[in-house]
Order: sequence, then structure tokens, then C-alpha cells
Amino acid sequence: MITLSGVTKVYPRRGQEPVVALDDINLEIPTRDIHGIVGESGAGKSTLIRCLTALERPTKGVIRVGGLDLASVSSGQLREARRTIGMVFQGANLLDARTARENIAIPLRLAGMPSSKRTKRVSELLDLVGLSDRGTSYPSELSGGQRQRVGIARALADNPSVLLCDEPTSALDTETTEQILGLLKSVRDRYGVTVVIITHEMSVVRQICDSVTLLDSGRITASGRVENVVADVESALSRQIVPPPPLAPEDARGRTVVDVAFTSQPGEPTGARVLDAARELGADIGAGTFETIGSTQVARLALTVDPDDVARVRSAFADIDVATEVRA
Ligand SMILES: Nc1ncnc2c1ncn2[C@@H]1O[C@H](COP(=O)(O)OP(=O)(O)OP(=O)(O)O)[C@@H](O)[C@H]1O
Repeated sequence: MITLSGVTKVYPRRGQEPVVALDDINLEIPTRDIHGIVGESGAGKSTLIRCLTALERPTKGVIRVGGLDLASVSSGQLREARRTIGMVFQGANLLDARTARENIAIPLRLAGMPSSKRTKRVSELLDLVGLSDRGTSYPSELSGGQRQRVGIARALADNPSVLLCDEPTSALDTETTEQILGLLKSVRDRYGVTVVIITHEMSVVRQICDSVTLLDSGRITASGRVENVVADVESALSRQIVPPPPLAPEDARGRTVVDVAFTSQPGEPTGARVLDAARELGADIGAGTFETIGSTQVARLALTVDPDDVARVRSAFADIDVATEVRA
């Protein structure tokens, strides 16, 4: 379990107002969760991750990782605590002059593991990330996805209980991103590590996160199980995770676009009921998005409606508890 209680981080600035990068953050991330931290640039995501690695000390508040209060431990305990936290960086951050094997061995070397044990452990890790045949390659000889696999192997070398990932897939294409996310998920399933991922990619949240926190100007504006967060279809975070479908202007010519959003559980007839209502009201379905997250199905439809009918359509959907909004 990772717990943050009242965590505030203020950066003083000479001659200027101080920056409040984190403002009274309270958050619990259960063991084995994959937790996404999202937010605009400057929201405080990197500051939060630096505080979790104890590279940065909060101005106020308590951070506990696995029961240990990072602010009050001795420097020896802090070194130990850091060994239980693996870091995965954007673009992997490998040493260019070292092979994949040598990069993965760095934390083991620092931990004083004898050479023969180290060789065995590095082979295990290369196998785990699917790179058994690339141990002697240098980073420049590896693809972006392979470099990130080496980065993940290095982060796992010392058997951490927490994996902190800072934009781990933002330098990768869609297919490679999926492979890396699949690897992180299998690492969590196999070793029970808690994974915290900072990301600006909502697809990462959709694909692998169990829970998510939205930061805005250093404050938490939404947080919870992804399934529950997306079910609140009118919230900003739900819209970011499952956005309304795009609609070409020519498909809406002369009509008003009304966005409709609803959730359903498997076997529920909500979708059919909404489609029937749209047909009866004379609304056309311009586009639709459907996502299943956990056991929640989220649907967003862009309906095109005669401008004179908008109020009637919205009121009819409100009667069956379906959220609508006129697209600007
Ligand atoms: N060392 C520092 N000194 C002064 N201000 C800082 C420092 N580090 C971060 N900040 C400020 O704190 C706020 C949060 O920054 P942070 O880097 O945590 O945001 P972020 O969400 O990670 O942004 P990005 O997505 O762009 O990396 C910003 O206003 C930033 O300018």
C-alpha cells in the first residue's frame, strides 16, 4: 500500500511567489494496483513521483510506502526503501556505452550481488522481458520498445515491491505501447508489484489501470477505480478516458449535435433502449464510441438533431436517465 496524507510541496522562488506544486494530496494506492496519475503539463505529476522516490521531500505531509514513512527514516533505511522502488523512465534512460546485460546489472552491482549470481539474475530478467537473445546488444542497436524492455528489466532487478513509471510509453508507437503495457501488466500479475504510471495518454488508463487520479494545479480533482470514474459519464475525467466520438462538420450540416452518454452492465438492455429512443425522436446517430472497462460498458453517441427538436430530445433522454449535452 502506498499512502499519501496531506502531502504539500512548495518550491520557493527568489523575488517571486512560491509555487505550490502539490497541495494537500491525500491518496491510497492498494498493493498490486496499477494506478495512473494524469493531468495537464505543470499539474504536479513529476513532483509527486519524485516525492514517492524520496528524491524530493514534501514540505508537509506523510508518504508511506509499504508501511515505511519516507520522511522520517534514517538515510540507511532510505537507501533500503529505495531498493524496494523500481523506476521506469520515458525513453528508458539506459547507459549508451553499456550492453543490455550491463545496464540491467547496474542495480545488482550497487546492491553488492556477487558476479555469478548477478549473471544468473540478469539472464532471468532478460528472459522475463523477452530479450534473451539481445543481452549483448548496445542501446543504439535496440528498438525503442526493446530499450524500454531493458529499462523495465533493470527496474525489476532488485525485486522491488513498487514500480514507478514516468511516461513509459510516450516515445513509442501504438503497437509497441500495447506490448509494453502488456509486459507491465504481466509483471504485476506475476510478482504482485504495485505500479504507478504517470501518463498523458488516456489509452494507457483505459488499457491497464485499475485506478486513476487526476491532478490539476497540484490538487486531486478526481480519483478512484477506473470503472467507477468512467461510469460518472458527465465528469471531466470520464470524458478524457472515453471521449465523445468525433463527427465531421459535413455530417452535422444544418443539425445540432447532441452528445449522449450512458453506461450499462453486461446483459442490461440500456443500449437498445437508447437507440430506440433516438429513432422515435427522429435523431440520427452520427458517430458512436463503446468501451468496456471492467464490467462497465461506457457508450457515447453523437446524435444529430433538428435544431427545433433539441429541447424535446434532451427532455426525453432525461426521462430515461441518460445524460445529454449540446456540442459547442
Ligand atoms: N525545482 C522546481 N523549482 C520551482 N518550481 C518547480 C520545480 N519543479 C517543478 N516546479 C513547478 O511545479 C509545478 C508542477 O511541476 P511538475 O513538473 O510536477 O508538473 P508535471 O505535471 O509533471 O508537468 P509535465 O507534464 O509538463 O512534466 C509547475 O508549476 C513547475 O513549474
